[in-house]
Amino acid sequence: MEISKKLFFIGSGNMAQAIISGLVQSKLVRPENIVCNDVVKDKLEAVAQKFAVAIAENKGEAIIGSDIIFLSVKPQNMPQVFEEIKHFVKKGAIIISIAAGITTKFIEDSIAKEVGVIRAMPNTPALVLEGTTALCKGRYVSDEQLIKAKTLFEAIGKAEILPEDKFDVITALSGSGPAYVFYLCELMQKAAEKLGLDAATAEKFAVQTIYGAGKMLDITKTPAAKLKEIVKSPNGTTEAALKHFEAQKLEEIVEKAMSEAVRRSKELSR
Ligand SMILES: NC(=O)C1=CN([C@@H]2O[C@H](COP(=O)(O)OP(=O)(O)OC[C@H]3O[C@@H](n4cnc5c(N)ncnc54)[C@H](OP(=O)(O)O)[C@@H]3O)[C@@H](O)[C@H]2O)C=CC1
Ligand SMILES: O=C(O)[C@@H]1CCC=N1
Repeated sequence: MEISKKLFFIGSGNMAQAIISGLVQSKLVRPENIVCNDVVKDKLEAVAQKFAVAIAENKGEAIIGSDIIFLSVKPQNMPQVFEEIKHFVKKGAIIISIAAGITTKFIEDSIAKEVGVIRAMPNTPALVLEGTTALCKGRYVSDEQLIKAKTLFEAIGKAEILPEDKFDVITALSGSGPAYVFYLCELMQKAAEKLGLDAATAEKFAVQTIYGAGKMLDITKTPAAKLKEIVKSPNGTTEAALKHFEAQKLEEIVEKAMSEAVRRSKELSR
């Protein structure tokens, strides 16, 4: 399936590029129907080279020709973007914001028009069509429009509609989550190197282990706790390692880390 809607990305950084790459690979959107804007000119040129998308330095002109406006700048830059675009955005326009913490109400109030605001929390695995996205809608979006937006994110992974008051937790879980897994991978590699493996072997085995474990979770639909037990032989090597994690209270560390992410999401919230 292909859609002919024109998408305009304001902010063409890491997350926007993951979404664009996913959409182009999935063939849902043709690159010529995507326009990118960014304050960093080099980044804009690199994006155009990489994905064969169009670029626009003038936000106003690009908004006029687009069906969906993606807001993909950092939360701190959102108020400036509202100032730049509010006179060009027409009543009834559709805006999809992926910014952590920024509420649909804040966007509606800042644009000061009846604009359709969809808030999404995607994650970077969208780059390989394995993203996880939560979506919710503002006051001026119909259920049908929200479902259409969901289709866009389903082309780059899994997507689900959730209440907006769950977005801080979702941001801490799936938005930031890939970084926790990459961190674990990095630590496993480092430990294996210290224990005697060369860097290339440590990387290859750590990466395939995390990929295989993720695929097992997905395919077997067996809870993580059960899969963990299957690896753990009585009085074996896994038990020895897991006992150390438990003694060091890894559960509390993870809970505290994720509550720090929730706290920051609320702090960014407007
Ligand atoms: N990275 C991730 O994994 C995820 C990110 N998000 C959300 O996505 C958004 C973008 O994050 P990310 O892609 O990581 O950030 P990046 O910094 O990689 O990209 C944002 C880009 O927007 C540019 N920018 C700043 N102000 C403007 C402006 N007024 N007009 C146009 N472009 C502007 C930035 O330039 P400069 O660097 O000079 O400021 C930067 O190039 C954030 O709100 C974040 O919360 C959501 C889910 C996951
Ligand atoms: O770190 C952040 O603030 C953004 C939101 C979720 C992932 N990256």
